Amino acid sequence: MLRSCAARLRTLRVLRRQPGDARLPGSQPGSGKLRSFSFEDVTEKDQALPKPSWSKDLRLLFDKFMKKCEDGSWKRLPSYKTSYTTSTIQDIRAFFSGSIPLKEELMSQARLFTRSFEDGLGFEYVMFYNDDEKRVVCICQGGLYLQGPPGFLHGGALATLIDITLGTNAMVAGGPVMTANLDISFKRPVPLCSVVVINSQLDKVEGRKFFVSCNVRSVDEQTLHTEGTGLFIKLEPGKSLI
Ligand SMILES: CCCCCCCCCCCCCC(=O)SCCNC(=O)CCNC(=O)[C@H](O)C(C)(C)COP(=O)(O)OP(=O)(O)OC[C@H]1O[C@@H](n2cnc3c(N)ncnc32)[C@H](O)[C@@H]1OP(=O)(O)O
Repeated sequence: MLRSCAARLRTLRVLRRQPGDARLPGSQPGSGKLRSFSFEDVTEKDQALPKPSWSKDLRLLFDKFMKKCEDGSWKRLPSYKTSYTTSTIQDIRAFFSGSIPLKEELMSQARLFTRSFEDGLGFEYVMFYNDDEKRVVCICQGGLYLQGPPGFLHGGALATLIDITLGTNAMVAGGPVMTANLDISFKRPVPLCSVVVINSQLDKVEGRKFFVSCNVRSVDEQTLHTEGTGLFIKLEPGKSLI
């Protein structure tokens, strides 16, 4: 508990900045502009690995799932700040090539929404995939900048985590997909900075339609926070999105 509080306090250093100091992560102090990142420090760094901002619960769950990976039944999915850095994701990007509405110089600054916050203040998460069971589990911790009701995680932040978990499940099974529909039942609020487990299951595939469902539980599994279902449509190569 003390360790995780200390980690949270470390993340709070940004809260002490004066308004004029506020800047985007990775920007030059005082310049107000994004610096160009080196490929190494931002683009290629796997974000789904333990960091000082992780709570003890998140580390323990991470260790538990890494153990499950030892016999090959589960795999940890790496994750990056941009959405198209690994060769797999570059393949995905190819699907979008005719549809990307941004110029290349802006695209190079684009960041995956869920990886855009400073460590510990936004979304901290890791996903694990079990191919035989068609399951993706996301262990996640919503930070201080994701507040909705006082002291609780914003419902939209949780919906985002559900979307990426269900979307990843569909994508690992079928390749590039887009979310067509999400249906979420919020049952119990999630305390800010707490860790929850999103357990998702690929229920059905009908042609290009991937139906995925999930529940969101507390670490001790005693609290059912949320249930959700999603429909993901596999993209057709060469078919423009816009
Ligand atoms: C994203 C990848 C980046 C990687 C990053 C890593 C993170 C990974 C996680 C990513 C997570 C982040 C994810 C995000 O943030 S994705 C961003 C949010 N989503 C969107 O913006 C999607 C907008 N919609 C579309 O672009 C199109 O409508 C899509 C592509 C979805 C389908 O248009 P397309 O022209 O291709 O297909 P179609 O119209 O021929 O329809 C095909 C079939 O599907 C059925 N249908 C369609 N829509 C619906 C609906 N709403 N409810 C029920 N059914 C629906 C339709 O009836 C038909 O059925 P049938 O007649 O065949 O039976």
